[in-house]
Amino acid sequence: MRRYGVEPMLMIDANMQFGPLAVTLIVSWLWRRRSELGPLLISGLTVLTGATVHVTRPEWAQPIIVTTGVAVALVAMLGGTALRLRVSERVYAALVVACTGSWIAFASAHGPFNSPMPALLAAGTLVLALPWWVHRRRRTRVRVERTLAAWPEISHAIGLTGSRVQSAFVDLWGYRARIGLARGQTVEHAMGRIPEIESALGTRRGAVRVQPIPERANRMEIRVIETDPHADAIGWTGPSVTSITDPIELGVFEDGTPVRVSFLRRHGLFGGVSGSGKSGGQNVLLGNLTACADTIVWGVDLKRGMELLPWASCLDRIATTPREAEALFRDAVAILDARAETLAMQGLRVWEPTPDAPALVIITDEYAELSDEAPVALAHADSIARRGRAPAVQLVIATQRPSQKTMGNSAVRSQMDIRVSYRVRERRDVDLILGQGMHKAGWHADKLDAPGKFLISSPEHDIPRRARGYLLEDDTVQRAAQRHADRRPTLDEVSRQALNNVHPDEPREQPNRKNAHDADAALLAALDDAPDEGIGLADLLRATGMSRATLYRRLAQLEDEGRAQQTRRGRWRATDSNHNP
Ligand SMILES: Nc1ncnc2c1ncn2[C@@H]1O[C@H](COP(=O)(O)OP(=O)(O)OP(=O)(O)O)[C@@H](O)[C@H]1O
Repeated sequence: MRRYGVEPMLMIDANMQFGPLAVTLIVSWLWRRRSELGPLLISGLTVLTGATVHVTRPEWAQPIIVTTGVAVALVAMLGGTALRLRVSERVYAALVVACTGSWIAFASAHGPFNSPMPALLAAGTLVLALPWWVHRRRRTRVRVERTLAAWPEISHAIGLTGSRVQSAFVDLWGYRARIGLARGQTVEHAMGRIPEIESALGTRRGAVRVQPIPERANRMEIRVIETDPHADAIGWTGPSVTSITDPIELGVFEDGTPVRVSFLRRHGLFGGVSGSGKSGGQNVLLGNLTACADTIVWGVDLKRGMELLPWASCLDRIATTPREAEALFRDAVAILDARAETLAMQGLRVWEPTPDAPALVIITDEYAELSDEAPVALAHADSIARRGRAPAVQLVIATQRPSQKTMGNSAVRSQMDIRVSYRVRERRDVDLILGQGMHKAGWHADKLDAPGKFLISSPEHDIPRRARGYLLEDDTVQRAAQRHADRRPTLDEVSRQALNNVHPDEPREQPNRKNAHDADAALLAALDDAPDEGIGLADLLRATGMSRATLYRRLAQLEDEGRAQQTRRGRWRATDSNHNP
């Protein structure tokens, strides 16, 4: 972090004599080049110190060596935390201290101008100055310093006269400056002048972000993004959690820091236009939730399972028709009620998810479809949204535009604790997804310019910072689903009992049920007998009597084993070597 004062200004008087003028110009030039001249300055001070010690205290050579050793150790150990130096920078700083201290020690004993001291000094200065001169971060810092030195004029041009640069920090992706505003000035004013700020700072278009600093209304942060970490898709490298009690990593902010958000006992909303990356975001979430041994995931996908089917082997239950969706939400409410009752009886406030008592997360892709096709499901979802947090029965919904109508005039939207907005078409859609007044407060999701980019509002993220979600390619989804399928928990006794009470005549499918073997045999036979174009899922469900989730899980396993193949979406048959048309 660098503190910024007002740069000394060059005052030239028309009546100035040549001598003072020349001195002023030279001093000004030296001041502006102080960073580049740093090695020469250190070299000069080293000679001066060596000469002084040699004349006054030549016996100090040994203590100087010891002090140098201590200084080297301090730089190496504390340079990272105290000076925010990277490892390479710390090594460099320690080397400079070691060489300078050693030279002074020898010079004090042998004299700084006796051979080979001058030659050593010249060679050392050159060798150690080269990395300094070429160091990218230093050069950026100098450039930033010079740019920000012009802030008094810039602030005047953008109507923020009197505001001051308080500090600036250069990072991997650009730099950010904290600005102290003058009396009565607001961050909102600066947000409206971003194009002017970009022009004044000489950045590319779209490089400047203005962010409020929540705890101080008279401060703001200006971020200049010189290298965009979001320029390319960022591949997902695997789940960041094994428990829903840990924050899940959804992507990366513009400054390269990860977007971590806790989904524990919270509902989530993913909104944005078609193609903006909502399903991509859900995939990241699914990749993490299915890795959690204390979380059961149910899926609702009325686009006939297109988005959630690849995860079928990890979903305890999946609804792809309005009727199934209504049943699923009704059952979730039954679980919620039973858990709430259990908590009350035990005098507990919240459900703590564990592998034996998992959280239940219901992920719904394109929620708006429910209002048209399954209105009863909406009423149940409304109940879950209002009461589901404490018993850990949670909703995560994706929708293009969460208007009152598409949300079924329910309280669902207002109950969402985590709001993720991908690109929207109109400003007012920002307020629909993120909340009233958010666009005015700087949450400009209408300016997001690539799929997967989002703004997130949640208890831990309350300022608008652009992020980009990780991208899961199809084969990554397949591998993750395969890896996580074996580690899925089952519903706890309280929830199972609740389901049995809802369906007294339909005992819930148990993993060890007696006819599982017959069902499997029926599945293999149906796949064997399937025509070349494959047999549809509805026929397979009828032929096997399996639940939809079990059927998907078995089909995924058979596909992995090379025994079954999908001829096109939703149609299956045995692979050629096993096929018996
Ligand atoms: N995080 C990401 N990084 C890079 N590209 C992405 C990312 N997320 C999505 N995309 C790209 O954008 C395309 C559309 O994304 P996605 O299907 O997630 O959008 P959507 O909002 O769910 O659309 P729809 O509402 O039509 O389902 C994807 O095929 C993918 O190529």
